[in-house]
Amino acid sequence: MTRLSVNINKIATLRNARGGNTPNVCKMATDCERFGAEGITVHPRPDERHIRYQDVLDLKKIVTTEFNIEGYPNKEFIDLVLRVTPEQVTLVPDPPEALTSNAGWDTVTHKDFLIEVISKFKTAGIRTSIFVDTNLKNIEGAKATGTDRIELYTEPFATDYPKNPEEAVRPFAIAAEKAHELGLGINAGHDLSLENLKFFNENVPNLAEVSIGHALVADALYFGMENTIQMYKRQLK
Ligand SMILES: CC(=O)[C@@H](O)[C@H](O)COP(=O)(O)O
Ligand SMILES: NCC(=O)COP(=O)(O)O
Repeated sequence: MTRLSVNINKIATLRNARGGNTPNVCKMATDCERFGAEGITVHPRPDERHIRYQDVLDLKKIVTTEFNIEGYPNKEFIDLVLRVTPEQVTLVPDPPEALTSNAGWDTVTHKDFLIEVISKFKTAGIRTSIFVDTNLKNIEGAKATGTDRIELYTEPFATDYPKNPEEAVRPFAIAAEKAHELGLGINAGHDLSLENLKFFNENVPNLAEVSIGHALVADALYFGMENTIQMYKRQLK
């Protein structure tokens, strides 16, 4: 069964809007786990617009499921991840000013950089994943970096799904087959939702984990966090 990691960035966005500690990011992480989340994902950005570096240190003390830290591997990020030693780090090629993640790595051009960074994390015993699109050159390139897993960047799937679900998912199924054949684990995320998740999961082979934040937190406004997590998990059965 595909595991659900809940991305709590948007909980921190809400907290930061008032400068206090409501909602409490650590309490929410613990509650998400209690409600069935199999992992907690955060994506600290250089401007700390949502998750702050201190949140990551605090979360390390209380997360009991898989802790997944995503981000661009600049020096501050690398130092933070090596200090925290989460179960998984996901490398994303976002420039600092990016509104949100909007591309996967060009694993051919950035091969040497990725090899160097990934080896640091693996030496520290941290599982590595890199954010990639479905271009098979980037999947093969990912293998050459030594990463344990890839995370498929699913925004193009989410955009195209309402027009033609089969067409939207095809490149992801092919990319996942290739990754599996190469011995890479497969995660996926970005803009997955209650609308598109079941179809994605049923059509993409060997999916280990999805990380979902924006749509899940928005759904929780209507259904409550406990119900929402259970609803997402049902899509993954
Ligand atoms: C890598 C990925 O797709 C997500 O982590 C996404 O970057 C969420 O980040 P924001 O919450 O800042 O949009
Ligand atoms: N890795 C993707 C993620 O953590 C959440 O992305 P989104 O659901 O907020 O688009």
